[in-house]
Amino acid sequence: MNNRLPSRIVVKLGTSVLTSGSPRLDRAHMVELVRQMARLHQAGVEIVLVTSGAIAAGREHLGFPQLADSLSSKQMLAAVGQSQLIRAWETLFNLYGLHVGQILLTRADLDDRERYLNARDTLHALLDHRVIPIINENDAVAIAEIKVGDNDNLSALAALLAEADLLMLLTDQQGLYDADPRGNPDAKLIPEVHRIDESLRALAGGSGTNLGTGGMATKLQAADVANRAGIPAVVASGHVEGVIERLCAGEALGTRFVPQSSLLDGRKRWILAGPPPCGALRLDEGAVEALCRKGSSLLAKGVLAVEGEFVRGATLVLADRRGRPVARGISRYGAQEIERLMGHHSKDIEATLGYSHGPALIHRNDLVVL
Ligand SMILES: Nc1ncnc2c1ncn2[C@@H]1O[C@H](COP(=O)(O)OP(=O)(O)O)[C@@H](O)[C@H]1O
Ligand SMILES: N[C@@H](CCC(=O)OP(=O)(O)O)C(=O)O
Repeated sequence: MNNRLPSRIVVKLGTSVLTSGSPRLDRAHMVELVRQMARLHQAGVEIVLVTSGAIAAGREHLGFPQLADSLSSKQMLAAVGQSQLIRAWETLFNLYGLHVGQILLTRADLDDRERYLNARDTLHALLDHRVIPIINENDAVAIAEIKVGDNDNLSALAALLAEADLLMLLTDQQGLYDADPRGNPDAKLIPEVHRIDESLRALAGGSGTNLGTGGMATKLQAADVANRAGIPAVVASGHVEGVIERLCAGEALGTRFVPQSSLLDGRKRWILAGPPPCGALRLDEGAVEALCRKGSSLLAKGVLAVEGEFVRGATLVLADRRGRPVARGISRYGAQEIERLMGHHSKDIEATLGYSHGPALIHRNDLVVL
């Protein structure tokens, strides 16, 4: 156990924790979670709460109506439930003399760098004023195309926005098991993960209930995003006594995901958190080596193939010859331009296109190695 408390944490509470498996918000348990967060806050830990449960709270508040399984029903429930949910949190945090501020986000708020910076400023202003930011997806207006889609991924993005030093994903299981414990009573808990790869992803299934979204699969994605930005993550049970405080104290509970890289700077964090990739480039061994080992920019010489239609400024996945992603970056050239430049030396750009946006297709400041 280490005794140094983290300075800023993101706590994500799944519907499974907030309802304790029932169809209603478990307010008694919410008080207990708030008590822990208030004590940590008192000890100097800044807290960002990512809360699920709006849809469940909406169902409860309207007396469990029979509704079509449609987007508009869910949006209606989220609109009703979100105000119930924030009211419940506000009442509970107020008991400890703490104020809360609500931030409802969608993917679109993070894709655009300007909007991303605005959201980041609001979050930091709340923290500076010792207010607890409470984040959820803006389900009442968001449609699939502009949604993050699940609060696990949303909480990882919140951890990047907040520059947190720990992400806690609290759920109804003790952590990540080597099989879904719902159908596999012999499944074993994995206490620590140093690398999130395909074999690990294969262990993580979807949600075991119709209230949760994404199950363990989206928790792994979230841990992966946080770790790539250099932020440790942990998946643990939200029902273990004192779990938030114990995790902050470094106790070995649940599954810890240990980052391999150090904290990324702001622009690189946005590249990870922000726009989904619009295309991909396949690179030869020399280019992969230059990007991953030497921290170089990507030059046209090392590009083997262009995938997708994209314009200058698009986020791209950079993959090796076999298609394995090695980096992500923002392109200074569009797909059609790269088609013409690939394989050529940088000094030929001007002669080939008649203009140049610089010698690198992707500058190293716009590149995150995965
Ligand atoms: N390998 C695994 N280890 C642990 N839980 C798993 C695994 N695969 C799938 N799950 C399921 O993920 C569920 C938790 O995710 P979810 O239902 O989305 O909860 P939450 O509301 O907390 O986000 C668990 O109840 C479990 O059934
Ligand atoms: N935004 C939704 C929750 C989405 C979600 O990811 O739920 P969960 O898997 O329970 O964390 C809501 O408030 O109901």
